[in-house]
Amino acid sequence: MEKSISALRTQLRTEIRKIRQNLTALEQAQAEQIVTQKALDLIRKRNAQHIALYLSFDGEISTKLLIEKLWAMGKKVYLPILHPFCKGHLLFLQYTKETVLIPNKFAISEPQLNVKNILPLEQLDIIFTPLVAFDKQGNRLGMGGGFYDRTLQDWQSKHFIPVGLAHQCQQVDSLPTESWDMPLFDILVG
Ligand SMILES: Nc1nc2c(c(=O)[nH]1)N(C=O)[C@@H](CNc1ccc(C(=O)N[C@@H](CCC(=O)O)C(=O)O)cc1)CN2
Ligand SMILES: Nc1ncnc2c1ncn2[C@@H]1O[C@H](COP(=O)(O)OP(=O)(O)OP(=O)(O)O)[C@@H](O)[C@H]1O
Repeated sequence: MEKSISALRTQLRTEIRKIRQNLTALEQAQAEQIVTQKALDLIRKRNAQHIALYLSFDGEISTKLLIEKLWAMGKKVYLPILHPFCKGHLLFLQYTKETVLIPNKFAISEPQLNVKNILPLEQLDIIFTPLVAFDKQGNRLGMGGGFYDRTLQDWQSKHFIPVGLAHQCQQVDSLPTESWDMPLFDILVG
């Protein structure tokens, strides 16, 4: 019998996560340089001020350099936190040099919840998303929690654009998609 879409997605996640974790420090650093430049070009072109990023883990392309540059440019940076009671949803909180970070249940650092620091989704200009795999059509496969799927639902009718950041090794010919998957505006590859 053919494998279900869900089983194919799980298998692909496991395979690509392993490849991504095995990238060398040099490969990681080179990819970060390239993606940072591409992201800065896009931010300039769209005159974006409010930019959502993420703190990398599991071999994800690092966002450290980009965040430092955005701070230096006076741009506002936001990070996702797991919603405290709305399961499967994210909130975006401002991230500054002073922000206290605490590990969430996946051991990913996130800003401590403080309602004063929440930015409504409508006020973000660009949401840079992590991803596990992507294809040429702009489809995105994430870690499997559906967090970004929910956040990006119907993004075409909203102000922000979702842009994936990825290593070349995360590209596949064609992702097995589900009805709720939202193709991204663009994917910057390092
Ligand atoms: N850097 C980063 N931050 C992010 C995401 C991401 O993909 N990358 N997310 C994007 O959505 C959200 C977190 N989603 C995640 C979903 C699953 C696992 C994970 O490690 N799952 C384990 C099982 C963990 C468990 O249940 O204990 C696994 O699959 O091995 C991690 C993060 C929000 N923040
Ligand atoms: N827009 C949505 N509304 C309700 N449920 C959703 C939505 N999107 C995804 N889900 C649910 O979330 C679960 C995980 O989805 P999926 O496997 O596509 O996650 P993912 O894209 O890999 O993860 P993430 O977006 O967190 O990186 C699915 O079982 C699905 O039922």
